[in-house]
Amino acid sequence: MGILEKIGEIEKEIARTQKNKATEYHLGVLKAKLAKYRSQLLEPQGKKGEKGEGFDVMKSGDARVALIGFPSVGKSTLLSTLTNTQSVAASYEFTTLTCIPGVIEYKGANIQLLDLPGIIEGASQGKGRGRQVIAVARTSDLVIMMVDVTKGEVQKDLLTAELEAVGIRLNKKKPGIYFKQKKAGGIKFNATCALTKIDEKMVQMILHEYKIFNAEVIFREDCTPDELIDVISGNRVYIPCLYVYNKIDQVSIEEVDRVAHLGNSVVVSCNMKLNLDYLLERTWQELSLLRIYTKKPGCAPDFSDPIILRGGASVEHVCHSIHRSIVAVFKYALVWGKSTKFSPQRVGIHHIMCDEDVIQIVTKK
Ligand SMILES: Nc1nc2c(ncn2[C@@H]2O[C@H](COP(=O)(O)OP(=O)(O)OP(=O)(O)O)[C@@H](O)[C@H]2O)c(=O)[nH]1
Ligand SMILES: [K+]
Ligand SMILES: [Mg+2]
Repeated sequence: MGILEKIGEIEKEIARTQKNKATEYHLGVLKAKLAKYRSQLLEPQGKKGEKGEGFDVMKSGDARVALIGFPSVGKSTLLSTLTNTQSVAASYEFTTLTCIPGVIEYKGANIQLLDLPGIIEGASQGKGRGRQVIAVARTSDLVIMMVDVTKGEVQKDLLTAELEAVGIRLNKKKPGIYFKQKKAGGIKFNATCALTKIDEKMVQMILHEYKIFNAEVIFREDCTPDELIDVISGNRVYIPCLYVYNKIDQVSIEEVDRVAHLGNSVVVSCNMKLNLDYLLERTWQELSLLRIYTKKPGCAPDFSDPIILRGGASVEHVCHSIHRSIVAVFKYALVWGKSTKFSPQRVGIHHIMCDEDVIQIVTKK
């Protein structure tokens, strides 16, 4: 039996197994098996050219956004509208066959936007160019999942399932489970909170499915068996996702209003350039980028050319992006802005910055 058939068999067995107390261990083991086979599917096949030409686009700029969607939802139209790059758009499906990068310039940041071929159900198992597209999605800082508003939410659910199947978790945070494999000592299990979805026995069974007999496992949250499997598998990526409903020029205002109120959704019309400013603003927010303005002593801050950093960046990150050598001679910094109680405030190298902070770095002589 090939891996695909094995996956199919297990999926069927999970579907026909009733969920209750008596079957929950069995289901946990089945899910672990499924995760194992799926990860085998993702391993490189060894054949040259498998990756697909044109998909290895260099990362550039301050962040990377991947456009994922069914064929002909308007991905290329969006890229051509928001960037200086033209990507052919047409009414037939699979117009785009490779990865086309463009650059969005927004608030002083360069955001790389990747137009990709449309993907279809079964993409995660290698249908169409699904696997290459998904590999690119894994490397992105944000997924824009584009849906044709006239086709309904089924597109969104199908695509989310395809990405889930290959370990991409959208709008989810890493499970609070500490897991470390050991050489000996058996399985040490602990929980710092009450567990309602899993117990020690199931943890053992899932670990055994992975042939892990020595490990330390600490649950810090009330996690599920699926989340434990994610942590053991280790190759999961957690990426924010915006659901962009395109072609709102084709539906009623009531429908537009309904869709606009769904979670993480943005409604647009690429053809008619409707609401694209809001899409850019939401993209910026999801990427949680920071603009840091530098200031020299006795001079006004330089508001023309911000340093762009990731949310959570510290003074140390600021130093590095100015010059590698600065950290060695860093004495303290003066910061004006939202990250401080008063302005300016004298801070150390580990101080966490906020968007639009102004910084002056003082070095040892
Ligand atoms: N009515 C309407 N049509 C649109 C809109 N945006 C794009 N289209 C049309 O939808 C069709 C497909 O657009 P593309 O940009 O090629 O779609 P795609 O998602 O890149 O398609 P593939 O590359 O084939 O996956 C074209 O005929 C576009 O003109 C929109 O906002 N409204
Ligand atoms: K198309
Ligand atoms: Mg296209």
